[in-house]
Amino acid sequence: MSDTSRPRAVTSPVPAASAVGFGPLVAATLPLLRDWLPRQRWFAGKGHPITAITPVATTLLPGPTGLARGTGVLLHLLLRVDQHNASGGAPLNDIYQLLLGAHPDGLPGIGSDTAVIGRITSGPYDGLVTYDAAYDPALTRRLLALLSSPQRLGPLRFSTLGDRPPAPAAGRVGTAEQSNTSIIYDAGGPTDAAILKLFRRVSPGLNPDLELSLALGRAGSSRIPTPVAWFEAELPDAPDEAPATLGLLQHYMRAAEDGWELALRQIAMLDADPSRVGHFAAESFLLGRATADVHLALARSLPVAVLRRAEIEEMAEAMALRLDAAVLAVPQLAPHRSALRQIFRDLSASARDGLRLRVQRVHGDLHLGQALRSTRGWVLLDFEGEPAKTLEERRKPQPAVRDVAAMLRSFDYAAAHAVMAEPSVAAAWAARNREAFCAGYAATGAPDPTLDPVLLRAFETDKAVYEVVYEARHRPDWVSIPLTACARLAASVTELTESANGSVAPPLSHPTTPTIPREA
Ligand SMILES: Nc1ncnc2c1ncn2[C@@H]1O[C@H](COP(=O)(O)OP(=O)(O)O)[C@@H](O)[C@H]1O
Ligand SMILES: O=P(O)(O)O[C@H]1O[C@H](CO)[C@@H](O[C@H]2O[C@H](CO)[C@@H](O)[C@H](O)[C@H]2O)[C@H](O)[C@H]1O
Repeated sequence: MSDTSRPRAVTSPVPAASAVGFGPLVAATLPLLRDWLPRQRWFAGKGHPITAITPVATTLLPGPTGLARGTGVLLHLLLRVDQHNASGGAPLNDIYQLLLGAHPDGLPGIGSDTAVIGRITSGPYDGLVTYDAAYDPALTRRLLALLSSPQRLGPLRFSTLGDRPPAPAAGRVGTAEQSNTSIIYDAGGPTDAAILKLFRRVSPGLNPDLELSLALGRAGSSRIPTPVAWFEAELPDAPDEAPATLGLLQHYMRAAEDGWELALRQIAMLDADPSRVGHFAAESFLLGRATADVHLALARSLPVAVLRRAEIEEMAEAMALRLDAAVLAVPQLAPHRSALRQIFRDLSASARDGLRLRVQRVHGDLHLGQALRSTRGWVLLDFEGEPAKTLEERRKPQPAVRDVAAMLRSFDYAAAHAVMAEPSVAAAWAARNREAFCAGYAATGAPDPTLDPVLLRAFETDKAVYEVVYEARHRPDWVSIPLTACARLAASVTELTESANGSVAPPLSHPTTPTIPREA
């Protein structure tokens, strides 16, 4: 069927793109974005009034751009969003990535209300509906096509790895709760299936998710999904800086399940059968081993250093400052402030007693949802680090124990999130899995994280404090989970400090090694 014989979906006359260009389309969309952006999970500036939205780069992604033919337009936008800082700090001016779709009929066949930005009501594009084109399979197919060979398109630069370009496919947005947006292309065979993570808040410089995936790929690690391609842009405001990473295409592990879902399923069975309390421990042991494998590969591939007394004291002080900022943001934390500060002082005291810390590149935001159990074992995802931190902070070498502590928090989260008839069974489940994870970690020859409980507890506290703020901002119903953890950590202070004053702090008890299943 020729284009002219297609049934026309157009109800209002729309101009030929060549006649007016897409500037007016973008300009007419900007006011609609003021309401729409703060409703997106990935928008980092929630709660701060938007003062301006300015396009910093607009690129038409090639394809059958035919508004009049009902095929839709796909624009790649980088938008600078200026915001008044409602907390009194410096104004915010972040850059966000948006795939802007426009269609006379809205978003046909896509069941996502949040994707619709709004209808334009004046000017040359009057009547068009604009939307987040990540949700439009026909349009995201164009982005995948661009990722199949190295090329440039305006400010966008596409790079590929390996010799097998992704097969053409329509995309769908993943359903996982996430800080960015992932588009899954899995209509073809399992080896072709790919997932494209579109980074939403972008800044100049290599995103650690891309950087570490490439480093681990080069190191031959099987602990990550194979990277396939990526794209980036030189930001016009920062011509001298490294390009901003915009998206990473990886092999999609279709049959894999994430650790959070697996853990919740296990916990759900405990009510009926509390004797299953140790059933997940073998998996946690393997997950500990996978985490250590990643750490060992990163330490071989990227720079490492050793922190001495002054630097460790500085690190402990930074933790205390983050705690103070968190207390201001979430006053329920205030009753625990002084005990939690003691935890960081204990770390400084260890530094004065001669503690030395090896630092290296780490995951930076490890939790059960970032681990996939595939037929070939556990793989880790999302090496982006904590979304609220600057790229520079996230790319700094850190003690590997930071990831261990974060995963220990995740076992606690899973246990606390599950509604259990008998909370002590959930607590026992968390304890068993935390211990098994550490045992698996140490079984690789990597340093046993339980041997320095002062260090581990400081990192766990730092993470729990971060989580209090994260939950208060994003999921207020969940804030009691990290708050309870902070209360527990605070309560442990006297006990551990007294014991440490006696001689050495008590190590966590080691599990009896669980039966280890085959990973692949
Ligand atoms: N390679 C992959 N294979 C299968 N599922 C994946 C893959 N990468 C990501 N996912 C799924 O997408 C979710 C979000 O990915 P993630 O990288 O954590 O995004 P974000 O940084 O936006 O939170 C993951 O929790 C996982 O369920
Ligand atoms: O996955 P992201 O990189 O976006 O990380 C952020 O969101 C996480 C939640 O999705 C959040 O993790 C917290 O909740 C998890 C359960 O949903 C839990 O397993 C983690 O232990 C807990 O920290 C993460 O902190 C945040 O940065």
